[in-house]
Amino acid sequence: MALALSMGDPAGIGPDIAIGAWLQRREADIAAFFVIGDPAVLRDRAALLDVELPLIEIEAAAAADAHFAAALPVLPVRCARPARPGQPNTDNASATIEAIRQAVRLTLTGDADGVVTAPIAKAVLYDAGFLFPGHTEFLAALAAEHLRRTVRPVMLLVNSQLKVAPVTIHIPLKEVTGQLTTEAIVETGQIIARELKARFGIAAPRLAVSGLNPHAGESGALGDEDGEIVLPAVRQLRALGVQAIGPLPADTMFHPEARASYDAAVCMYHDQALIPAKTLGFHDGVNATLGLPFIRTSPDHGTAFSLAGSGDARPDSLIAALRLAGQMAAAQSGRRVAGDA
Ligand SMILES: NC(=O)c1ccc[n+]([C@@H]2O[C@H](COP(=O)([O-])OP(=O)(O)OC[C@H]3O[C@@H](n4cnc5c(N)ncnc54)[C@H](O)[C@@H]3O)[C@@H](O)[C@H]2O)c1
Ligand SMILES: N[C@H](C(=O)O)[C@H](O)COP(=O)(O)O
Repeated sequence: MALALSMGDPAGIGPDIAIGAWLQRREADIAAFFVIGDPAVLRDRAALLDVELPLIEIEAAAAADAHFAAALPVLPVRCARPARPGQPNTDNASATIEAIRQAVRLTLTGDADGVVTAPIAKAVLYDAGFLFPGHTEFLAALAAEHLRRTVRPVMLLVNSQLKVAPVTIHIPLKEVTGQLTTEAIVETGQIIARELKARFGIAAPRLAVSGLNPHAGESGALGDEDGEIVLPAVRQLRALGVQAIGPLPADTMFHPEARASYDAAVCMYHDQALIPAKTLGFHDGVNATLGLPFIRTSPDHGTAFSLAGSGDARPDSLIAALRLAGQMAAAQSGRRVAGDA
């Protein structure tokens, strides 16, 4: 079997890094993958980058593994318009979305090992009527359809220095206080603790939970949420058997000695979690969605339109995402896949 890689925005660096990852497949020791996307876009991008790319169009995911060593397998989802590097076109949004849908469908049917997504530009998809803030929420909706229940997705950023997840995800900062609840923190903490055990082999995960306000509220002088929302969540997590500490002041929980005291940090909003993650490990960073009935990883960067077709887009983060997805698939099935050291 192989991992399903959705092509992302065809005008972004998704095609560049997919080609780069395939070219480095041997030394990077990554599991086999196939791209779900437009073969013409990949051929054009390879020509622009001046690299020789053997590419094979496949009709079914099952064919990917056999071809991967010799050619980049592509399950075609064709764009409506030619993709121009750096110039996103909303007419191609439906192909971008369809590639994600197919990756999820094939993983849920057991035809692929997991979903790896190349970056999308959210605003381009919103212009085409996409109703979700990002992949994370779209994948949760697809999972909910499959499971017939609501699904809370957890956006875990992983690099060699840190694992960290925000409780609230893609929402405006002014809405964070209204949407942050004790229940959301507890559910997020439970999902992280469960999946650190199951997918990352951490037998007794230790979580560090941040506060919301400066200095975790300074005993209420700088905000009530730390004491009224976060502290009860930490207590509930402990009562549920999860090793959790907090609320911790967010500004002092990411230095090396602090990081050594926990396995994952739980933060209250997007930038509180993603700034330390992307600062400590941008090019080896992976965005993994937990809480889903399938594996999903992604590079931690975006579409970087100005780099598309330039040769300057590094495939490292995608390689890390493919490697982590391969390791998760191996942990799930008990078999060894490439990248599982
Ligand atoms: N997984 C995803 O789908 C995902 C993740 C983050 C951002 N985005 C989207 O991407 C778009 C652009 O976002 P942004 O500009 O904030 O972030 P970005 O990650 O695209 O770019 C940030 C900076 O990092 C550089 N960079 C990014 N990837 C690189 C790579 N592989 N090699 C070398 N340099 C790289 C860029 O040139 C830029 O200077 C937005 O629409 C955002 O929503 C998508
Ligand atoms: N918040 C993520 C980041 O900045 O890396 C990014 O927007 C990707 O999110 P999705 O995987 O939900 O598209």
